[in-house]
Amino acid sequence: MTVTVTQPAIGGPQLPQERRLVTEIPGPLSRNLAARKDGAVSSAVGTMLPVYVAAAGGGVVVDIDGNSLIDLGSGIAVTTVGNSNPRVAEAVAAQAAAFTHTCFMITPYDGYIEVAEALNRLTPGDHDKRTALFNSGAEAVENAVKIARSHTGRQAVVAFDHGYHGRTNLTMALTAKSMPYKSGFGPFAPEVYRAPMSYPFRDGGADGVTAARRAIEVIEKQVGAANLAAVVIEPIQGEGGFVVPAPGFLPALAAWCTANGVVFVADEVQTGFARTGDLFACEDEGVVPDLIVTAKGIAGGLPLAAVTGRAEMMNAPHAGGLGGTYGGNPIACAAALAVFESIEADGLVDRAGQIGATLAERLTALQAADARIGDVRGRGAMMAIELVEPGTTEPDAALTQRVAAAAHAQGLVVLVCGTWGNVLRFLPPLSIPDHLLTEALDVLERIFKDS
Ligand SMILES: Cc1ncc(COP(=O)(O)O)c(CNCCCC(=O)O)c1O
Repeated sequence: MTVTVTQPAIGGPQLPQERRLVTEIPGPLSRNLAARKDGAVSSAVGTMLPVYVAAAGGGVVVDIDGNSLIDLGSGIAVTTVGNSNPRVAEAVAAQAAAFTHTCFMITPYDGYIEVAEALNRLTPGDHDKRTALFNSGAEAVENAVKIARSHTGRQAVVAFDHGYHGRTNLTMALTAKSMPYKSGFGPFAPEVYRAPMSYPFRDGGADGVTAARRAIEVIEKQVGAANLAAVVIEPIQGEGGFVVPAPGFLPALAAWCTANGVVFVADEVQTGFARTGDLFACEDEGVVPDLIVTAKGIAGGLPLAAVTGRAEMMNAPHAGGLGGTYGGNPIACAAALAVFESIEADGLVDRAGQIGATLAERLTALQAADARIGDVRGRGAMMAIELVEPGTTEPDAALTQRVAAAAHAQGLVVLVCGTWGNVLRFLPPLSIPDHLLTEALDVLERIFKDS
């Protein structure tokens, strides 16, 4: 069946910034492509909302049926500076016209070095740093663990309840939730242990230092500091449910790591690059990680990831011990440099704070009117609501799915997460205009009223 797909429009902020529904969602052309997907793509690769995209930019995603949806997902916190951001699009086109790949390990190029210098400058801490570039968050987390093991000579790694770090073998071991990420894919990498997370909505509201003491107790008794290479933690947990640890938790954990020669690895794949209202989420409490893992928002949609950290740690592996064919691809590096420029020039850290204030105000008002919203949490343009049986902490995943489905049908691209699948998360691009954010929240309000 030949499907006539409308020519891709030109994306970016000049797209009409409107919610426009001209067919049901998904429309007929998308449904045809979904049928083709079934005959061509592994069924294991899911699609949350099978609308096939023609263009995107500002705060919208336009599908091939001509519908314009409000983007509250940013492709899972990736197009933070806006889809087809003009600076990024121009840099990518220019680099692609020069050379697309030579492999930095073979014949290097300045873009990789410029990105590394920028990350060394921009990430928390004024110590001497080095950077290594990779292609995905999981690959970067894997390499952060390699670096920590090389530096310490130890093997054990600790991750946290509700943590998410990727879909490779080691990162599956670090990830907490079994389905869909781990089930049936074992055995997993050894020497990975799990500690309790500070989850104020579910742990009785323990203060951060108390929660850290509880985690450290588990680590000391079940692993032993002398055996521990690294602690890997998301400053705000993403896939696990936008869990914001109680103030004091991260600083106490980081201090314990320093006191015990354990490498503190901040996984900022989802929180990095202005997403939370700071350039990096660690800054909120002045935490300076030994290693910081970044990806997603780093390159405006181009696949790029990085480990940045203390020079003595990053230089610990033997020469040739880190690498890979595509790591630091020149086009992705050009995109990243354009992203860093956009964040600075377009004041996107402050913009994330403004978006966060709007989300917090509206979601808190929604919670006051609906007891099924158990918690409102997050920071900046990384906010979420956790849905529960009224007056309890009993997760309500079914309600979450109903609300998400209704939102999709009404032209909102909104994502679900959480260990129990009961967290609705908001990750709009920082390029979203205020009127679209407001309209999206108005639609959500009506959905809760009708659900
Ligand atoms: C904190 C944190 N660390 C690591 C990763 C992994 O990053 P990759 O680029 O997806 O490998 C993520 C990716 N999160 C979205 C995964 C979506 C899915 O696969 O279903 C993350 O959020």
